Amino acid sequence: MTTSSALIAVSEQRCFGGKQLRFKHQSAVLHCEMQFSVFLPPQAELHKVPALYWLSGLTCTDENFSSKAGAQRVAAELGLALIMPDTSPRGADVADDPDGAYDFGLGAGFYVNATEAPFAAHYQMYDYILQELPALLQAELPLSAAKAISGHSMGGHGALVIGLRNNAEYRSISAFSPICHPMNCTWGQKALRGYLGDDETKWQQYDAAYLLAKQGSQLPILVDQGLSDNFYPAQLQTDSLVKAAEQAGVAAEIRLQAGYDHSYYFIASFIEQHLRFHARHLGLTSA
Ligand SMILES: N[C@@H](CCC(=O)N[C@@H](CS)C(=O)NCC(=O)O)C(=O)O
Repeated sequence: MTTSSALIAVSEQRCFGGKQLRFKHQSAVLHCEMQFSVFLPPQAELHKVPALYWLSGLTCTDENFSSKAGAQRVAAELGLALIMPDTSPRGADVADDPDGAYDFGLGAGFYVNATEAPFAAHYQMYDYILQELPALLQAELPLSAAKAISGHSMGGHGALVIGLRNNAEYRSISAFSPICHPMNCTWGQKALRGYLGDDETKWQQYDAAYLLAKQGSQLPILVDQGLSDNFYPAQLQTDSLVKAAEQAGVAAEIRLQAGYDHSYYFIASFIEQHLRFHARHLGLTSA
């Protein structure tokens, strides 16, 4: 892998005794300039801290989670860094949905390595999240190698797929309202066909329900799904993940939350439980 250039600081704010940061850098994997946000807890001034990677959903940037989820207070208490990448490559020369739709192209990278032209030139979000960003951040920021992964909707799909396929890289996986079975819903089918082509066997490597049923998981999994979510069940298909966990004999905790929708109000309501779940598995707190 080509080495990335160094980070350029974009903004810095004091937050719960730690730092809310934004950086840009030239991504060697995505071939474009990328921005991302980081929360460093106060403990990072004394020693290296583990990190939770948060993958956002359709239409988001690195700033939706940092400004809406309210995760910093508990992350500061726990000594947990938050890494918030963007949701697609960016820039004038990056291909977008031909109709400018919100569910494909810019803001909708689906955390895959695209193989289809013209998207393959930039849309390599799987490698960006799994390899380039952690290598860069562990070299430049006070982060240990210990990582967990979480996300929302398209980002919940990304967190599950990347975590399931790379059990040795992470300590725990969680998701809010994840797209559990993208091979079987219109958001997922459009994205997987567009980025990977018509051969549906190539889609399986990016389908959490398929992967969980086939290989199980060594990692603990926590999922929250709101029952008043307008994308549930059609796009999200939480039941497919429940069935896959049963089939694989995996004790995933998959919770249906009455009255909650797809928004960041839902995420804000349960993010503390997700942070404490990850902190336990990262060894920051005892069970
Ligand atoms: N714009 C789309 C929905 C996009 C959407 O709900 N995006 C979610 C992730 S899938 C999100 O987090 N939006 C940004 C936000 O709420 O801050 C629509 O109108 O149906």
